[in-house]
Amino acid sequence: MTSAPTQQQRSGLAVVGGGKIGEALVSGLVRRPGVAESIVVVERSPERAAQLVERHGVRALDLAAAAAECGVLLLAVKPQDVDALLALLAPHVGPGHLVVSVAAGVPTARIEAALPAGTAVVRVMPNTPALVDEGMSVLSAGAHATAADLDEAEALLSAVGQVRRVPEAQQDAVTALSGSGPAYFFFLVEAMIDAGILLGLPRTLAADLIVQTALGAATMLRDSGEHPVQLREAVTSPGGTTIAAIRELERHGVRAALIAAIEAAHDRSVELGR
Ligand SMILES: NC(=O)C1=CN([C@@H]2O[C@H](COP(=O)(O)OP(=O)(O)OC[C@H]3O[C@@H](n4cnc5c(N)ncnc54)[C@H](O)[C@@H]3O)[C@@H](O)[C@H]2O)C=CC1
Ligand SMILES: O=C(O)[C@@H]1CCC=N1
Repeated sequence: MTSAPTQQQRSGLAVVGGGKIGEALVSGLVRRPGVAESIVVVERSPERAAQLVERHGVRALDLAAAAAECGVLLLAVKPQDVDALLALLAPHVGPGHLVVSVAAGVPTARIEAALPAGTAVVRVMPNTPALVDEGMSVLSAGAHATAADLDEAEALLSAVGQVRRVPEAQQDAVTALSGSGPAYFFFLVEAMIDAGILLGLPRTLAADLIVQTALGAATMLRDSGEHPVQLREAVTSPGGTTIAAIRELERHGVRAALIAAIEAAHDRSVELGR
């Protein structure tokens, strides 16, 4: 057993699993001045580890060394790899550690059961806009996480965007909304650019028009204080172009499709947790 940092000494962050979301979080966190030196990555693939070291100026360590050095262990491996990782990690975790898991669906109880009794665990659902400091991270405390542990996790994630706290029972819904959410917007943007191509616009122009429109619409949603319905009505002139488009969206069941899609993501999150 590696000697773990004490709670008072807790410092240093190890990101275990440097894939898509691991890198998004690292890339955001290292932008804070003086932080890169205190972040290490633990990555199963040596090529990927080398890439992260090169891109972000962090250090790559093995799991035991990372646990000995770092008080916060952020687990960012696939849900299917969590149990194997916890078996490797358990001998190196002590009361001084805070374990933060971003694995979709995986309940804190399952993580706690695989680690020494009393280990503080916080479940988080982040999203990839953390890459540009516009992330949405949602936290839930495990059975042994204190208010100070939650504050520590919140401080970490607020460096890369907004943070909310929810009871763990809501995490599968959160995963379906904000965890997977960026993909739905990318999908819509991709389809809208294709529509521009169909109408004969050059691809780069179509992309510029749609991306700026998405940014403008998102900023209005955030800053105007108006409901999405009011904002949409303001674009929809009587007898005009927008209502012709909205009729087609409704005729093709886009609203129902989005609701069903998000429900499917929720159900998959529940399934991944079993
Ligand atoms: N991609 C996303 O937008 C989001 C992903 N998540 C969650 O984050 C986790 C990771 O997802 P992605 O980054 O998309 O997957 P990914 O497949 O891109 O990354 C996983 C990484 O973990 C590494 N890995 C696996 N086992 C390891 C071990 N024992 N030690 C060290 N490294 C190990 C793999 O080599 C890989 O680089 C998943 O549990 C997912 O549910 C959560 C929120 C958003
Ligand atoms: O697709 C997934 O399972 C992960 C979790 C949330 C976003 N990506």
